[in-house]
Amino acid sequence: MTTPRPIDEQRARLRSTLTAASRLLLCLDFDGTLAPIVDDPDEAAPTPENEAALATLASEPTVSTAIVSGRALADVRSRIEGPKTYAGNHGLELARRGSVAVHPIARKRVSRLETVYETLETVLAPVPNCRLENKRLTGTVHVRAVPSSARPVVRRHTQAIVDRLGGGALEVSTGKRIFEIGPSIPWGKGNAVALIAADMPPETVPIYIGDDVTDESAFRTVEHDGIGIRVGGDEPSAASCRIDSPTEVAAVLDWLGSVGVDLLERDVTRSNAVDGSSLDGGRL
Ligand SMILES: O=P(O)(O)OC[C@H]1O[C@H](O[C@H]2O[C@H](CO)[C@@H](O)[C@H](O)[C@H]2O)[C@H](O)[C@@H](O)[C@@H]1O
Repeated sequence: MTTPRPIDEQRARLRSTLTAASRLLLCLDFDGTLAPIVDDPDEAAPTPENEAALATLASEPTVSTAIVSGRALADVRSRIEGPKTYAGNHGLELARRGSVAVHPIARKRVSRLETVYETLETVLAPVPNCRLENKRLTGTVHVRAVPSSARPVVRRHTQAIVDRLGGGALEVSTGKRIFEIGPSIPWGKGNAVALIAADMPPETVPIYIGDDVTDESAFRTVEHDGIGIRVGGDEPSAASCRIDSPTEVAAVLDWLGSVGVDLLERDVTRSNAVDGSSLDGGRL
């Protein structure tokens, strides 16, 4: 983990990475990246700018796009259109090449998770504004609108119930004002991104943009050959670049759709002769 650098400081590397490739795989997180964070998870929606810029990129022949979300697959698919590939439930379900794959161990643990979920519904019912999101393969306890004094209680109850009923097969992790309950298996967004990248032709550069802790494994996956872009502050991250907000995501997508796709078309042998100053074509 290092301190991600503002993307404007990394533009020469971004340009040379794209120039050395012939295709781009662009993977995007949803909440906090394409969609600003809001109190009610049902109300989350991509900004119109992000939606339009993603649609443009998704229509580019040299670009493959994918959404990689903690939401259930069907849910995130209903919120943003364009990409051919979607991963839901932090990579436990993956829609690509016309079919949907579900992690087999996660599938086996659905009934145990359902028991935990039903118990939590009862136990947490008295907590003001606490809400549960049933994503079948995982579940989310939302505490964003819960009074801050009550959040530790929610956390304790959640952990205790998962310990008691999960039988070691389930675990609790944290996200932005949420507690996530899922199967205790070493699988996450990074594994899903690796599978998606394996479908790509040679000379494809991966870029991943995300904002939360579960995006870190995806940053680790892409940073081998490509670039991770974290949406947020300068906290340590496996991503090498950062931008401040979903508003800036649109600027990155616009740049990739204009300057970026042109760079992909440059002959690799010319890339060594290219310097950043001769490639200005927009902010970044
Ligand atoms: O991987 P993501 O696509 O970023 O999904 C992560 C979680 O996002 C959602 O929760 C977050 O966004 C909500 C709406 O802005 C916000 O109210 C909540 O506090 C955030 O944690 C989603 O509801 C979860 O299921 C996802 O796991």
